[in-house]
Formats: sequence, C-alpha cells, structure tokens
Amino acid sequence: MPGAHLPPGPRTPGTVMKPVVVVHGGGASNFSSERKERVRQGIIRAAKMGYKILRDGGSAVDAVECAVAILENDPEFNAGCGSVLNINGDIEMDASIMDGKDLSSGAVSAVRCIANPVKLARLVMDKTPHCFLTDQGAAKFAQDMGVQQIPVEELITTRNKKHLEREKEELGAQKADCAKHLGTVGAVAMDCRGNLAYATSTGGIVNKMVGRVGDSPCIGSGGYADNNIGAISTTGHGESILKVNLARLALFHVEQGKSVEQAADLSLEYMKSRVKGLGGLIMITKTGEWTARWTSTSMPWAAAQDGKVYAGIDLNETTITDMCS
Ligand SMILES: NC(=O)C[C@H](N)C(=O)O
Repeated sequence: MPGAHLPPGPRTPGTVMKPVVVVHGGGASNFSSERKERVRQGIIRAAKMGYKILRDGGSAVDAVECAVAILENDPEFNAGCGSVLNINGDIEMDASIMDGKDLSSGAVSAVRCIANPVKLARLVMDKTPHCFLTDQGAAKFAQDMGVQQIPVEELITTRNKKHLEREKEELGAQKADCAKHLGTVGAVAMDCRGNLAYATSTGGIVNKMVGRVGDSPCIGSGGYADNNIGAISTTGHGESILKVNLARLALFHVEQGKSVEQAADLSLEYMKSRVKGLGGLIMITKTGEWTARWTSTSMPWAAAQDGKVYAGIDLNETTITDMCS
C-alpha cells in the first residue's frame, strides 16, 4: 500500500530527517503493457535520481527539479519532450516549483521551444522578484537567462501527433474525465534538514485552445510546499483542479489533523463529487508520512526512501525493490 510509512517524528532544530522523494507521471487511463513498462522504468529512474541528491545532502528543491527535468526529457510523459499538442498542433507548456522553507515559488505558462520548463520556473523563483511569468515575457526571460532554444519538432512525438488527430475526430476535448489528460509529471521531496519542496510540469491537455493555462503552474492548485504542513504535486483535469484548489485543499485537511491518506482521499473525492473531476496527487507531510493516491484509472508513481524504491501504476499494485537493483 502506498504511503503511511513510519513518520520520523517532529523536527527540532538540528534534527536529521529521513529524506524521501515521491514522483508521479500523471493521472492516466489504461496503458498498453509495453508502454507501461517504459513508463515504470522512467518513473523509477526519476525517483532514484532525486533521491541521490537528497542522500548526498542536497536540498529538496534541487531534488524535485532534477526528478521533474528527467521526466520532461522522457518522451513517454506529457511534459517537455512528449508534451501533448494544442489545437494548432503546437506545444505550450506549464510548470511550477516551490520551496517550503520560505514559500518562495516560481512558475511559467505557455512556454515553447525549451526542453525543461521546470528549470525556467526555478529561475523565476531564484532570479526575479516575481512568482509567475507567461508566454512572451517568459520567453524573453528564458533568452536573457541563456536558456537554450530548441526547435518545437524536438518536443513533438509521433504518438502525440496521432493523439491530436484522434482527438479532433472524436471532438471530445472538453470532457471532464481524466482519460485524455495523461502524463503530467511532478515530484515532492523532504531533505535531511526537513525542508519540503514540490515541482510540477505539463504540456496540458490535448487539443486545448491556444493560451489555455491549466492548474500545473498555479501555486495552490498544481502543487504547494510549506515546511509547516507538507508538500504536494497534483495531476488530472486542470480546470477541475483549479476550481477546488486541489493542492491547498489537501494540505488544509492535513492541517486539520487528517492522516496523509485521508487528506488525499477527501480532497480528491471532493473534486469528483463537486465538479466531476478526476485526478491524482503525491504528498509528503512535515512529519515525513507520504502517499500517492488517485481517482483516475491509474497513476504511475514511485518513491525512494531508506535504500528502497516503491512504485506502482494501477490500484493495489505496489512493488518494493532495493535502490541498487
Ligand atoms: N495530465 C494533467 O495532469 C494535465 C494538467 N493537470 C492540465 O490540466 O494541464
């Protein structure tokens, strides 16, 4: 069963916490078994790389940025290379990142022709007085920061071209089910100093209008991190997630004393009953409890802690392996 692992206890200054990273590959419908294996390998690789940073004493923010960048570079996931296409057959990507130590945040939306939107979001957080840059302003900032421009063709996969064609034939882009909203990526981490962070990155939803911005870059919807509560990254139908502020809603339940799993389920169920939205989330509380929960058909996820890697895609399917295997 994912989550509810032994909390390492409350933090006092100087206490060394047990680091943990949890990643997701987006709320999804069913995969072919061949693709499932590639997705599983990708998600486990990201968790292991994020954990390595934590184990070497790195920060939670560095770990989530690294894990999400790895998934952005993997064409199996809907973020960076592998992003779904909008109505014009173009790619517009959204990403955000947050440091739970001081609530500093960075986000970008509608960015094109860069490999790693999460790194641009990190630059917004670290190098500007703002939290969120969009479209042309974000593109200009990327240029000023020396972020390499790449041709959009490098981000577009054959699978996503076919996906858009199919979607246009079916004319089903506005459906609130999660089946079409695959593959957004996210990570949450706690470092050995007890700091929490999250990052989320996405190509959004297939056949979206030009300029459509989803939940993923919106602090409080696509994710949140506060050392005093927990860290969370969400996925699913963006319009539904925005309407209920899913990330902050789940952390509110944690603040009210709910367990990490209860908080996850209460917020996901609320989104389902109130706006018929499906999705999923990964979350770590300030005491180090973690979980991965979803109402979509499946959600690839992996967690790394204490030399072990936990992973799953479908409900009731968790594998536990040694980190070095
Ligand atoms: N797959 C996803 O999670 C999609 C993302 N939440 C969006 O609506 O932009």
